Formats: sequence, C-alpha cells, structure tokens
Amino acid sequence: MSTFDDLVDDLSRDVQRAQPRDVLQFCSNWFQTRLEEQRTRTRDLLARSSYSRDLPQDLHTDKPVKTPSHPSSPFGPSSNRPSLRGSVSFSSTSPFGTLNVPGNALLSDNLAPPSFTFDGQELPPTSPLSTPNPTFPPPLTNTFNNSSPFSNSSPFGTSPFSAPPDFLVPPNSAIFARRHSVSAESILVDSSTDEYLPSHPKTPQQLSRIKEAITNNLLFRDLDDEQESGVINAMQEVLAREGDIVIRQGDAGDFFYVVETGMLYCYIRGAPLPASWALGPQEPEDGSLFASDGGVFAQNPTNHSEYGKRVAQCGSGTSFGDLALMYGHPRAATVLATEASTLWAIDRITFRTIILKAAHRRRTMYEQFLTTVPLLSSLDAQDRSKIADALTSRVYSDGDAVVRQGEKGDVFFLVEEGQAVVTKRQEGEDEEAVVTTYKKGDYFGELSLLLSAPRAATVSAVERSNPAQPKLKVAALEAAAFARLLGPLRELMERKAAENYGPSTRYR
Ligand SMILES: Nc1ncnc2c1ncn2[C@@H]1O[C@@H]2COP(=O)(O)O[C@H]2[C@H]1O
Repeated sequence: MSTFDDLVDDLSRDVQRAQPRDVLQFCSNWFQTRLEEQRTRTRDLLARSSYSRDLPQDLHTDKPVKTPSHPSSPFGPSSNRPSLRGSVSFSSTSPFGTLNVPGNALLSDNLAPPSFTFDGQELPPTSPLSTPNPTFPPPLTNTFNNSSPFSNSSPFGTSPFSAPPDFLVPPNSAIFARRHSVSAESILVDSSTDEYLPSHPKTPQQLSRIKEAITNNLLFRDLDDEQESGVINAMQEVLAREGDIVIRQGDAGDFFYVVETGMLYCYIRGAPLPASWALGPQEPEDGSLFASDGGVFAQNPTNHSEYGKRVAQCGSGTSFGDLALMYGHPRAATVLATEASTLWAIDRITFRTIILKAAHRRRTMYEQFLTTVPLLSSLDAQDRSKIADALTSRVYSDGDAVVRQGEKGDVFFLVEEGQAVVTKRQEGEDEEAVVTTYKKGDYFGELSLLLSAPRAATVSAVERSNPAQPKLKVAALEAAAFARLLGPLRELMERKAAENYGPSTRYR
C-alpha cells in the first residue's frame, strides 16, 4: 500500500470517528498535524542518529501512489473490536495509525525527557494528574530499553512493531517515571472544538455513583460544571470480572478508566514484549469485553508470570489509563482486575478535549500567577510549570483559619487573591497578637515544613471591609511537592524567616 493510501484510509477513519461539522477544516488540520509529526520524528531521529540509514523508510521518502487493484470504501474497514473498544478504533498496522490524528500529537519536539529516577530509585508509571496511590508497592526496577517493545522474532516481518522508532515508539523512561508534574513533558491539547463527544444516558443512581467515584480524583478537579457533565455523559459503565485484563502493556490507548468499586493491579514486564502482543488486543472468544488471565495472578500477585512485576494498584476512586492518552505512547503497563470491579470508561476524544484541556488551562493560569511571586523569581519557566501542576486552590471566607498555631503543618501556601492576617500567641501570653498581613504573591506555611515543627502562627482570611474585594484564595502545595519543587529555595526561605519572624524561629 502506498503512503497516500495509508493516509486516506486513516483520514477516512478519523473523519468517520470524529464526525466533524467542518470537514474541510478537519482535513486541513489533520494533514498539517501529520506533516508536522513526520518532520518532528525525522528531526528527532536525525538528532539521535548520525546515520541516516537508521531512519525508517517512511521518513526518507513517501511510498509511491498506487491505484488500488480493487475498489474499496474510502472509509476503510471498520473495527472488529468489542463494543466499548469499538467506539474508538485504531489501526495496529499502519505506521500512521490513528494515534497521530490531530489533537493526538502529544509529543512535541525539543523535549528534555523527564527524570526517570527519584531519590536514586527507578519508579513505576504514575500519572501526574491521577489521584496519588497511597498503597504504592515497592519501586520497580525498569528493564526497558529504547528498542522495540516487541520481540524481534515477530512473525510480522516489517510490521511497525519491529520497525525502528515510529509514533508508537516503545514507552521511554518518561512513561515509567513517576511524573511529578505534567509539564515535565509537553502535552499538546486538542485545539479542535468540533469533535463529536459520545453521550451515554445514565440513571440518577449511576450519576450519583459516578459523582462519588470522582470526588477525590485530581483529574476532575479542574472541570467546571459543564465540562464535568460532558465527561460524565461520555462515561460508559464497564464491569470487569476477576482476572480480566482491562489494559495490556504495549497496546494503543483507547480509554481512560475511573474505578468505582473493586481492585486492579498494574504490572510491567521487561522488553521485548511477546510477539503475539503486536497483533493488538484480541477479541475474547467468549464474547466478553476483556480477555482473562485465567487466574494466573492469584498464584503470585506481586509477580505475574506473563505480565511482569506489580507496580501499582487501583482501588475505588482512583483512575488509570491516562498516560497513553496523554502522551501518545503505547500502554505502559498491564492492568488486571483482581476482583470483580465496576469501572467508568472515558473515550480518548472526551479525555483529551475536556479533561486535558481543562488541566492545560489550569496550568497556564497558575504559570501566569507564579511569575508574579517574588519568592520564585529565580526559577525558570519549566520549574514554575512543575509547581503550577502541583498546586490546588482553596478559597476561605472572612475570618476562617488556613493554618492554626500549634497544629501539624503539611502544606505550603501562596496567596493568589485577597488578604490574610497572621496572628501569634507568644509563650506565656494568653492573647494572640497580629504580626503581619499577606497579599497576592506572598507565601506562608513554610516554617513548619522547613523545621518539621508545629505551625508557628495562625493565618486567617481577613475580615473584608468591602465585600467587593476578593476573598482569600490560596494555592496550596503539599509537603512532598514542596520538598521536591522548592528544595532549591530552601536557603532563601530560611534567610527570609530569620529576617522576618521573631526569635522563636530557629532561624534567628
Ligand atoms: N512572626 C511569625 N512567626 C512565625 N510564623 C510566621 C510569622 N509571621 C508569619 N508567619 C507565617 O505563619 C506560618 C504558620 O505556619 P508555619 O509555621 O508553617 O509558617 C509560618 C510562617 O509562614
């Protein structure tokens, strides 16, 4: 098949899938994106390799246009995937598979790959946007290399799975790293607004179950009401049986999942992946949605004989499956239901056009704010982006305390809007005295984190004299993120503490 034929097939499939209102614009964007992606990949490969013979053939020159020997539908073959998966189909054989459609060009050029290790340890994949998993098992020792994820003995000859890097490059270190922030890598969000978003009607009971499941999920924190209902509308209830393989490592990303009930384990195995996996997800013969692992995991839950080492677990309220959709990589891990689980699946388009876009908007807003914070002026834009991704906003009513003297401190705050007042009770005194006030761009709450000591003062929202003034709004940074992201500013904060606070602080 010629490159032209491949392109037309892929475009047709994507037009059919996206059902754009403005078809011409969609096609124009589509080709433009493809062109940019191909050029980017060529540049990347050239940068990595001094020998052009290492480049995949399609990056040198297009294959000649051939007249099809038989008439075929411009919309190509339809997916034979089960219903859930069938709603977004992928070509597993085309080097221009649909992961590279407009809006899915997730990897931009000139990216410094994020750190793959943390505290000297290699870490399993964790989404920067997902709810942190408190029960994370021990760190994974990564055994991946940068060659194809699939076995070289692939029976598929020149299939893209055994070819040199393409858009389906094997997951690089980025995928496996604990991502401390989205901005460690560039994520291009979909610009198109005319994407067709699926809608699956829900009963009131289902709606309240979903609401409950997403309450503490960070991925949903940036959504306004309309966006949230768009996502909820698009969700499909999926029941996974014990032993079902919901996601298999190396497959293309199609859905993102929120766990309502149940438990799933994530496994990673070293490369090369079995050649048979290159065929993509196989439809289970018994007609069920997911293939089963046949109970193998029960024999050794921490080390699956086929899927590798257990690296994470996902219980109620958590989510998984976002990385491949965000970064355009193959699935970084296999996710297996260890008990009957109720999941809510969100398709790739909805995930990207609503959830990622909201996250992106939020990040831009924080990045802008952080440029106004004097404390952070020595940091570069990338460092500020990382901080932006770790922040969450909180708004306080007049008089409400953000932190109280004597309490344990595990959060650092930046004032986004409004004013705060600091009061402190000195030793031997009953009365609290006002010691200072804070305005936009100021920070507080660093002392207890720096000193591992209780809060040294109480910080509250001021009583506003004019209700038209903004309420106190602060951006909160959890202790772990504070240590990680503001570590370089420790000395500066200590010096400021010595200058600004009374003798009760150790820095004086
Ligand atoms: N005089 C002060 N003494 C101690 N903390 C102060 C003072 N003025 C402002 N603060 C801030 O109030 C915060 C209370 O929580 P932390 O002790 O974590 O960090 C403290 C400082 O950021």
